[in-house]
Amino acid sequence: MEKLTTSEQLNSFIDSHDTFLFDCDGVLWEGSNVFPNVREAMQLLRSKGKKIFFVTNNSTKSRAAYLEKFKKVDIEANLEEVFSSANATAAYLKYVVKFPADKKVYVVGMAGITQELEAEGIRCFGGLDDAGAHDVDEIPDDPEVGAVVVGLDIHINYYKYCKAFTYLHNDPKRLFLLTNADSTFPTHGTIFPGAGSIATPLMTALERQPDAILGKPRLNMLESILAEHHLDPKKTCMIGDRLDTDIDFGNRGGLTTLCVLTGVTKENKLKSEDNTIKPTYYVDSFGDFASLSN
Ligand SMILES: O=C(O)[C@H](O)[C@H](O)COP(=O)(O)O
Ligand SMILES: [Mg+2]
Repeated sequence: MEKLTTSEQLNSFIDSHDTFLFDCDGVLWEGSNVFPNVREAMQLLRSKGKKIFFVTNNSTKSRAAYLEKFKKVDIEANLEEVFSSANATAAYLKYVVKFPADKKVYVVGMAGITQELEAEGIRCFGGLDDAGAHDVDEIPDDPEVGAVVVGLDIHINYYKYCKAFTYLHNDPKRLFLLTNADSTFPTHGTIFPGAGSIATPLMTALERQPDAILGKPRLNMLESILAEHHLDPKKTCMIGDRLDTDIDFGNRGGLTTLCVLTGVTKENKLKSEDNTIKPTYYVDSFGDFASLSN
């Protein structure tokens, strides 16, 4: 594990890779605040003809909505470069599970999940529709429910938990899927509970683990990107801020990995004895690359 600090180190890192996979929260931005010099560093990679992909576990937005965000914060991106745990979950239901057309998905999460499921032709309900407080007196079972999907939900409430619990408790054959299991995510100058912490109360109440967790470190998104774009893993780097998702994902996928210290991982944690997930390299911020000449 080597810290990149000098321009020689930074240059040689960039020159030894053709493709860069970027995590978003904690690497590019916190909320809508892009970290200093990140835009310029992204521009440098583009000017060097590097391939760029965005691989986020954040399922709150669809890929199209992410594209809007990239435009709004003035970071160049196009749709086929964006991969999210919401789309990975929708693709899993469609192509792996072959989710039946007469069934529907109850969503504990936000528009990113419902929009990506609908884009794959999968019927769903819940999501933002259940954001307001509701009376838990009336939560009937629904025989059409075939799965419950859980992701980061900043409008979580007891009613949603009771509905998701009812469907999975009444028929354990129904699929229980998480878009991702991040325990926290960087926001508002601190860290808040992430998707994994939204799902834990359900897992406790049901005494059940999810049937699948579709985001990083699971390799399905990486396999899609490598196959679709004929990439060489040895010339590809995963840049992330979370060890147990981004860096584990890149390491197990045979990529070089670069951990940045602008997100959930701080240097003392990275270097601590009990850390078993080590990146190839680490750097204070991805913005540090902006100082390089073209
Ligand atoms: O679900 C979560 O906890 C957050 O969306 C998490 O931060 C994932 O975002 P990423 O760092 O993968 O962009
Ligand atoms: Mg992150």
